[in-house]
Amino acid sequence: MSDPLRRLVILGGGTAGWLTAAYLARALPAAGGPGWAIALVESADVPTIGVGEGSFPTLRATLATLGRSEAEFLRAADASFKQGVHFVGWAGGPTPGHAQDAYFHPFELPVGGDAPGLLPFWLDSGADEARPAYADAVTGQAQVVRAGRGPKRPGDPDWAGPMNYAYHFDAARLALWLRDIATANGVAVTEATIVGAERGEDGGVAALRTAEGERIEGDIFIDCSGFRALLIGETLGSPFHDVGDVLFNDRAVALQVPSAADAPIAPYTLAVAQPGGWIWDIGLADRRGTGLVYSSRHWSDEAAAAALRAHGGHDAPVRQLRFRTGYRTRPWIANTIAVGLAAGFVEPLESTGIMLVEVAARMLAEMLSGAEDPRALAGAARGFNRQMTARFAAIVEFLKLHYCAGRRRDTGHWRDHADPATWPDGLADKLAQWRRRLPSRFDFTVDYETFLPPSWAYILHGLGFATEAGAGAIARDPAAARNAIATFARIRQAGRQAAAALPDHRALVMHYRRLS
Ligand SMILES: Cc1cc2nc3c(=O)[nH]c(=O)nc-3n(C[C@H](O)[C@H](O)[C@H](O)COP(=O)(O)OP(=O)(O)OC[C@H]3O[C@@H](n4cnc5c(N)ncnc54)[C@H](O)[C@@H]3O)c2cc1C
Repeated sequence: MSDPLRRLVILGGGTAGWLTAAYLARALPAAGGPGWAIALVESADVPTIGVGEGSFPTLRATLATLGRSEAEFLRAADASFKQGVHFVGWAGGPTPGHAQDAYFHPFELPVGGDAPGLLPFWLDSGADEARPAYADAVTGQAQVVRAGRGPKRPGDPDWAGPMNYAYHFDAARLALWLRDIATANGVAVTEATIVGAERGEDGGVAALRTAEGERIEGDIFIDCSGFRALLIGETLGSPFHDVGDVLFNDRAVALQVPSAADAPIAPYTLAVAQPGGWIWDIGLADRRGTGLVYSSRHWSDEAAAAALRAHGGHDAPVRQLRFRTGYRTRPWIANTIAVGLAAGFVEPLESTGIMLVEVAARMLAEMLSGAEDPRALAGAARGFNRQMTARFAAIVEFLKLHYCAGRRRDTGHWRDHADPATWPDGLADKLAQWRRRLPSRFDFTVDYETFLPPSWAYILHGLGFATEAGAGAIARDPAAARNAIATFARIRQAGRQAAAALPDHRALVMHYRRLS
């Protein structure tokens, strides 16, 4: 008699492996279908990547499904709150509303949602220096982060607050917390180093082979083995679509910088442009996680390490990481699915790595629950592959936008980014049109987008993208213009009130730390 439980084996105990395990252990039983026995294989001899400390607002909804409190998560992962990304030095000169080269990409949508609404009137409202920054004009969140405030009050419900938010955290501690949840929900852990895999008759994987000569069989395998991609790449040969000719950065150095117990914690990720890359700076309660992502074609390891140390004011040895930018065109082959770095990687400019793990876990929870029949399994694989590759391609365009919608051209790195020959066709098509007209929903296949039109507008107009769109909007529709002006005033006022009512970010983080 066949075993009624289907065996799902996850290879890899990094953030991808443990998040997928914790999510599926709760979501698969809830989705119905066959029962699942989930096992995760991890090896103390193969380190995790150990970075990946900024997240996307979707993480709140994902963590909320795990059945633990937000306070427990914040304490366990040493987390703080993130309300967007503050970019410095990307535009090549002063940006609209600023005397310096700086702009903010908030997580809050513009007031009025994602319709262009206020944008034409902002564009038509005078010279760059005479109007507030676009993000300041359309949401109060920029005022909240400038005041150093958190996105919620201590009494607000878990996973929600007046401002949209994500988190910063300690990657190793997050993985341990997720491990605890997964094992409490029945995930079995095997400590073993995998040296190879046996192919199955269906063209997928039949079993993993351990260094001790044991076999680990499964019905479904999830490859979370990191950049090595032991199953999807080495065993099954899924093609890797390299986009290093679009996004040049292929290395990073990382450095943790201790913080004083009373130092303010920035409620956003800081992204500071450099001659050959950019620095991330993430604030936690006891330290800042900093790193510099750069292109080895344009900058030396020594220059990158020196720039990072100078930024942090900290002279410790840096950690070096190398990566290939791109993604598997078939992340799901037969019974084997890649999640996390095994599926692909693009530079962490907008924290999309863990978000894509969340997306994959959500899709798997639904697709696997109906996939006992081989025809359904093959259909699920095609759907998953279509979705994930389209998502990666859309993210590549959005990240490239950060480099080419501004005017920075001072080094080879920035000049090469500005060269239209390095732009994906879809992005070149969009920018050509947006120099004349406003972005529209029809420019996007919204189901595949991580970043909806408002995010594109925050980057474009944060950078001071040169466009004729919006010209004459006020004269064409004076009544709508008066409404827009009144709305801008209300947003400013609401932002001031929110900044006054919300708690200091460090005080909020420490409040949650004290809760058990
Ligand atoms: C420089 C950099 C910065 C980043 N910043 C961000 C960010 O800010 N936000 C974000 O969302 N993402 C970020 N990412 C991406 C993020 O780190 C990853 O998406 C996330 O950590 C998931 O990694 P992973 O679990 O796929 O891989 P890993 O952490 O590499 O884990 C791989 C696991 O597989 C196991 N394994 C491998 N081979 C074997 C074997 N042979 N036998 C047994 N076990 C094995 C390892 O032991 C490990 O447990 C960043 C990545 C880089 C490179």
